[in-house]
Amino acid sequence: MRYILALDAGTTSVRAIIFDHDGQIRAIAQKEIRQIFPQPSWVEHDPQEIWLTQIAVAMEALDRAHIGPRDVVGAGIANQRETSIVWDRETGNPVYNAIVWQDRRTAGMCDELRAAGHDGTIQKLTGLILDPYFSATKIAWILDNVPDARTQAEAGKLICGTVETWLIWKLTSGKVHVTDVSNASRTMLFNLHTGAWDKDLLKLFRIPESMLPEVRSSSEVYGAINAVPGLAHIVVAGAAGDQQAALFGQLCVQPGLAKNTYGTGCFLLQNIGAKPVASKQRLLTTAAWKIGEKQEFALEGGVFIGGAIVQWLRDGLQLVRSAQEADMLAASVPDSGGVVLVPAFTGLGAPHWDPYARGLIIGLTRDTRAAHIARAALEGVAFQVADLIDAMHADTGKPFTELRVDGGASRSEPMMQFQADLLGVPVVRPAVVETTALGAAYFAGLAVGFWQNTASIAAHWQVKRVFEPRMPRARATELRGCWNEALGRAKNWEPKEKTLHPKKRKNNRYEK
Ligand SMILES: Nc1ncnc2c1ncn2[C@@H]1O[C@H](COP(=O)(O)OP(=O)(O)O)[C@@H](O)[C@H]1O
Ligand SMILES: O=P(O)(O)OC[C@H](O)CO
Repeated sequence: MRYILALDAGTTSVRAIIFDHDGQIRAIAQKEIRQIFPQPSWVEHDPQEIWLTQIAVAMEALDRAHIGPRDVVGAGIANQRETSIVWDRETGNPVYNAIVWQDRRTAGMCDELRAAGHDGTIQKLTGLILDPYFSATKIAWILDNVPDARTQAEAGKLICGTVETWLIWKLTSGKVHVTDVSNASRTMLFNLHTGAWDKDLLKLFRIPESMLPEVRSSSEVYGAINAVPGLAHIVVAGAAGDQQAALFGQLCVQPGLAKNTYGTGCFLLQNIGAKPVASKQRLLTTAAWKIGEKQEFALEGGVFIGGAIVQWLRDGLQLVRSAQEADMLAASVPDSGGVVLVPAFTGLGAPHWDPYARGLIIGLTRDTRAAHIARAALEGVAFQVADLIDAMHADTGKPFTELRVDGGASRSEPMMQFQADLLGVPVVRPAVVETTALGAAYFAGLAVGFWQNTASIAAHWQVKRVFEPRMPRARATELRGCWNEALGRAKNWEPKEKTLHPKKRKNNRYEK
């Protein structure tokens, strides 16, 4: 029997999963990684910790499956996207922590770019909305703020990448510096129409092209692992951003098919086929994947706090000890008792795009108990997803008849039921909710001939649970009205001055 190893480097945790030929999980190992918050609204990870934890869980997964590296025909990587790392080409040492996608420190830089009128061009070229979320301003921040970094980068001594690039580079002992189209399309440096790094954007963000990885397809052999004896010779043959990987793992391979992943954040993606059609609703157009010469695109809406709100109930508020306990607490009351929680802890993503919004709990009374807050937290995630669904519906003109879901927080029964109630359509959870890893496994397996084509894996997708809507539509409309009220109050909260770029010059340096 042969297997595929999937490495899923998520925001909250890294996982390694062994899949068999039927797309079933044979073994899984997982470990949370440290979230570093050096300042309010800054979020960092330690790149060395990501690397060491990732290989530790990979070895553990092999152990648990009682197999060795020779039983593995290929490895695929799915990763948290946009999170940016800059490191020394020679020593391999990062010059700064990974700046995580949720980080808002470059909001001021984005304001300067917007004031200078660059947002329209950026959207046209990249399919993205100008926001601190994407890699470009994060890389620029490192070059501007780490002593000597810009000089070193301009001398060709520093390179950069998102998390899959970092992991492939480490796994191959610094021999392979690549990314795939789906990850490249999240940097704000990649031209969706030419399929290459865009020289004008590189100039605008002042990022030397020599730092960037080579852009490859999502399903091909990039190199063999030689840095870890326990994984030696396994070929790395697939890579994609975790959300695009989940779209593939859910077999949304025809235009019109969509999924929503409830991980740290929530990401709704719909396959739009071979053309990068622009959104009219402030959604993103993104590369879905490239297999062989076939490039496909997706429309995407993402919210920054999804399952992370449950982590905050656990670690921040210390209201519960686990995600399961949060679900039980939330399910112990029939509703939130009028409490609304807007999880804008790191601003708001699509379709609002407000980096200055902050979290809010409103509607508290003397009767409010912890259970109401827990419930409002779960509901806040579902409200954000409902806003995304509306925006996507308005963009494509096609209503959703069901919603395919996956990701860690899709295990939450109260959240999924409330989601179905709000949307008025069934929420469908497949047997494998680790679809991110499954997608990465498929990309690798297709590259090495473990699976012949997409048709040969289509039969793997199986429904496990369907949440049917139970709430009267009038009640759902009323609740969404309350949500919109609360949302309005959370917007534009953080004073702009606080997030301005530390080296902000008197004159806007992005002036045309
Ligand atoms: N039963 C559950 N109910 C609600 N949230 C959950 C549950 N299990 C996990 N989560 C949340 O899901 C997130 C982890 O999902 P995962 O798909 O592993 O995310 P990531 O890929 O971003 O690391 C965490 O934020 C966690 O709080
Ligand atoms: O870590 P996740 O699964 O929430 O995914 C993060 C996204 O890739 C950010 O764009």
